[in-house]
Amino acid sequence: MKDALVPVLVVIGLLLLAGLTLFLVRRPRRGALPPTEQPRPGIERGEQVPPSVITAPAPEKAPERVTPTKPAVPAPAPPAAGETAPPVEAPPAPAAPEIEQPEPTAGRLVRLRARLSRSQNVFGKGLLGLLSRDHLDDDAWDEVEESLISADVGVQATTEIVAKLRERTRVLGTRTSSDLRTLLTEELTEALDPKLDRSLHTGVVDGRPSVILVVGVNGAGKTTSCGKIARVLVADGHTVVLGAADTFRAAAAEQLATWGSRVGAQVVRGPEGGDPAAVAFDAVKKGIEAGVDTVLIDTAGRLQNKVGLMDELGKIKRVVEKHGPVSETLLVLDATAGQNGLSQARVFTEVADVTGVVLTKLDGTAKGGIVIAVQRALGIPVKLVGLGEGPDDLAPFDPQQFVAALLGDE
Ligand SMILES: Nc1nc2c(ncn2[C@@H]2O[C@H](COP(=O)(O)OP(=O)(O)OP(=O)(O)O)[C@@H](O)[C@H]2O)c(=O)[nH]1
Repeated sequence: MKDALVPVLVVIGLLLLAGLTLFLVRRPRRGALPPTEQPRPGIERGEQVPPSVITAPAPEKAPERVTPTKPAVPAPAPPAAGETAPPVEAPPAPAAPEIEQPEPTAGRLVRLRARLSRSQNVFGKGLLGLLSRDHLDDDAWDEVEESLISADVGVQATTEIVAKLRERTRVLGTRTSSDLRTLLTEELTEALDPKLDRSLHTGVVDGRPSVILVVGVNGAGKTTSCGKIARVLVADGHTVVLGAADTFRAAAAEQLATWGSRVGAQVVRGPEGGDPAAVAFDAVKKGIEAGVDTVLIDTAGRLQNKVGLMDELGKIKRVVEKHGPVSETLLVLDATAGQNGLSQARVFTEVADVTGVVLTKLDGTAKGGIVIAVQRALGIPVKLVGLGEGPDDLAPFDPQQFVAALLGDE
């Protein structure tokens, strides 16, 4: 009887052991989470997916007692009920852009005078060298003339300048280098018509902000100049709203938004390809609401043909003038474009009432005389000059400072 009980007890013992093992293996550990169902391709969309395409769920953290063949991937899991969540580190909030306060613009041209080094070679070294020759015969004067024309001064202005220089050097007789510098300074300054009004028409007029339209051919540096003019205005104590009415080029609005954010100027933009006049209108509206003193509007002004340009700029002007008159239209010109730039410029002056010129890229040319040619050809003052790609490389134009910079140091 006793012998008969032994196998029965062994069987019962084995069954108990097996049961206990099963219980321990299947029991979830305290704190462990149920495995997260991984999305399987096709299944969520109710498609029939061949078994080979169904990806296996990602390996869950296995119970410690089960030795995994591969190291388990520790998945970040929310804590189980009752557990305190570890402090979550919030991503750092994007730092508010630092508002820059550019230096007032007085003396910028003097600070940037070295940027005219290429033109200085022609005017300072070249012309002064020619004029200091002992005998100024016809050949020497021809050379003076050629130098001025090659510096883009223009034929008419060159003829006048040379005629005056000839007369004055003859009267002067013997010439010291300082006499010659004075002579040349006076004649070049005179050719730049120092009496012209070069101030920007800014500030509140009849309770509304002034409106400045910025026009010009693509690539002349129009959008960049708009951004720099905003800085010039802020630097000199004005408050500005920018209108990105160049809806033709998406990047232009983006560019302007960046310029604006750096000096705390709001930028009004529209959808790409949208109506530029609508953006211009909204910009002025925003300027009135925000109580700023100047609204600066960048336009696309693409020069496909004169009629198209006239239509676009005309519409912008008409729509903006529902708020009040446009105070100023600035034409942006590339100094390196020479005579070709001048004929493009004429088209703009014919379709828009241009009141001032912004001459960019003077740092990139030896032909600083273009300033004289532009003013003469268009009859419009150069108000600002671009002397580099830096944000504050745009200077109010001053004929005396400019000529002094052209002639270089004594
Ligand atoms: N060296 C130099 N580069 C300048 C100056 N002004 C503008 N630029 C550069 O000229 C290039 C063209 O400038 P943009 O402002 O994009 O020209 P844009 O006329 O607005 O062109 P669109 O928006 O296509 O009409 C940029 O690389 C500017 O940095 C300047 O005074 N000197």
